[in-house]
Parts: sequence; structure tokens; C-alpha cells
Amino acid sequence: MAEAATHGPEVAFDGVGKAFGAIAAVDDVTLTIAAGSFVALVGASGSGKSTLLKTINRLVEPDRGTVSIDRRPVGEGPAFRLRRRIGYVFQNVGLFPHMSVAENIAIGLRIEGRAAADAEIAAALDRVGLDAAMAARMPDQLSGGQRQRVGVARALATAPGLMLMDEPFGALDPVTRDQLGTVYRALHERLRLTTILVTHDMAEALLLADRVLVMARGRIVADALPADLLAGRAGAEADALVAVPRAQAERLHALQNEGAVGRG
Ligand SMILES: Nc1ncnc2c1ncn2[C@@H]1O[C@H](COP(=O)(O)OP(=O)(O)OP(=O)(O)O)[C@@H](O)[C@H]1O
Repeated sequence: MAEAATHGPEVAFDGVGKAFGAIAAVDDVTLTIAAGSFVALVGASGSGKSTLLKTINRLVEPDRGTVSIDRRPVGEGPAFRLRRRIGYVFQNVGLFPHMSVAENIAIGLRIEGRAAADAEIAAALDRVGLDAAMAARMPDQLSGGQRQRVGVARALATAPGLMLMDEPFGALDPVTRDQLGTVYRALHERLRLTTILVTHDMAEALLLADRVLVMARGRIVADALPADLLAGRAGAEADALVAVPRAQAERLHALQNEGAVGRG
């Protein structure tokens, strides 16, 4: 579980398409995600975000096009070898219920034939803000937020470089969600990862990512910096998604001013 040694790879999509029957879930996506960047993938339900993400670790095999990691097609070689280099965290993270937290975190290393020392487990827990005493607990003895933290620790245990996160904080209360997002962003920096985060939450995307991709009908309809999105410079479809957090922020601000006037 070496720190700092990892450096996230570049990820590139070239003409990637995937249909399920008549539905074009992903429709001719071409783009490059720079090494070490934090990219959010947002869009309405059913727009193709999860399908696109899963073409990277081959949980979905595209019908057309190529996905490459550091310029090597992901289709080269066996999928299990590819997945060793990729951390994957999703909603309700799927910890093995019959294994302790420590065993869950060590599972990736065990598959590689390595044992994890207690100190390594403690360090993995510490990274995600959990006490070393959690190592002995079973998943059903954890809160939802703690389980997601363990899921992140497990995904990072093999020093993967690339992290794919599919609504990782989606089922959590807003405070825990915000905390965990901040904790994760710091880890992304410290471990110099490449992170691709699928989220419904535009505010989360704007606050965490360096670059936001908006999907609609299987296509990328906007590709922008958070500041450009907020300023309404990323087109109508992106603006419709930004309108919600922007209006909320404005209403909260107005409420705060009213309160200040009322008290004054
Ligand atoms: N295994 C599958 N079989 C059939 N259709 C699928 C399958 N996976 C996804 N789809 C369809 O492909 C489209 C894109 O789905 P996808 O899960 O990628 O969207 P999404 O943007 O991630 O949605 P959500 O935000 O609701 O998770 C949807 O119409 C979905 O119903």
C-alpha cells in the first residue's frame, strides 16, 4: 500500500459505442481524460454515465470503438489483470458480508498473493478517516457512511492509480456525503490518482472535479471547467443542470440577507 508511488494514467475513448437492443446507451464518445485529473460525469438518469464508466474496466464491452489506458487498449489481455490496476467504488459498495473490515480491505492484496499486515490495514483505515479498531468489525456493524469509507479504502489498497466511482456517496445523508467527498478529493491529490466520478449531483461535480462532462442520450453534450459551467458558458443542456444548485445557492443567500435585515 505504498503512497505517492502511484500516478494515475491517461484514459482515452475513441468512437466508443454501446447499444442495448434499440437503446444507444453510449453513442460515439471520443475524448481523453488527462493523467492525474479528476473528472465528473453528470447527466440525467439513463443518459449513459454508468455504461461509459464500465467500458473502462470492461464490465461493459463496447460494440464499437476503443477505450485505452495510457494508450493501451483495455481489451488487450485478460480483464482480471486490467481490473487490478483500477479501483471501483459504487453505491452500496458491496463489502463481503461474511468478512471483517480488515479482510474486506485485504481482499485485493490476497488475490495478488500478498498478505496485509495489521499496520497496513490501520493505515488504509486512517486514510479514509476511520479508527484502526474498526478492522475487526463486520460490515453489518457499520453505518452507511462507514461502509462507503471502507469501500474506498478497499479500492485503494492495491494502489490502483485509476479510480472509477459510480455514485459512491449517493445513498448517504448530505453532511456525510460532503465530508466523504472532501476526504476523497484530498486522497486523489495525495495519491496522484486519476479519478472519474459519476454523479447525479451537479453541486458535487462542480465542487470536486477539475472538469465536468455532461452526458445526454449516450453522448457528451458538454465538456467544461466548473467555473465555465457556473458562468453558463457550457451550453443549454449543461445550464439546465447547473440551474438547480445555482438557484438554491441564490435562495439561501437571499434568506441569509433577509435574516440579517430582520435581525438588524
Ligand atoms: N444491462 C443492460 N441491459 C439493457 N439496458 C441497459 C443495460 N444497462 C443500461 N441499460 C440502458 O442503457 C441506458 C443508459 O444506462 P446507464 O445506466 O448507463 O445510465 P446512467 O446515466 O448511468 O443512469 P443512472 O443515473 O440512472 O444510473 C438506459 O436506457 C438503460 O436502461
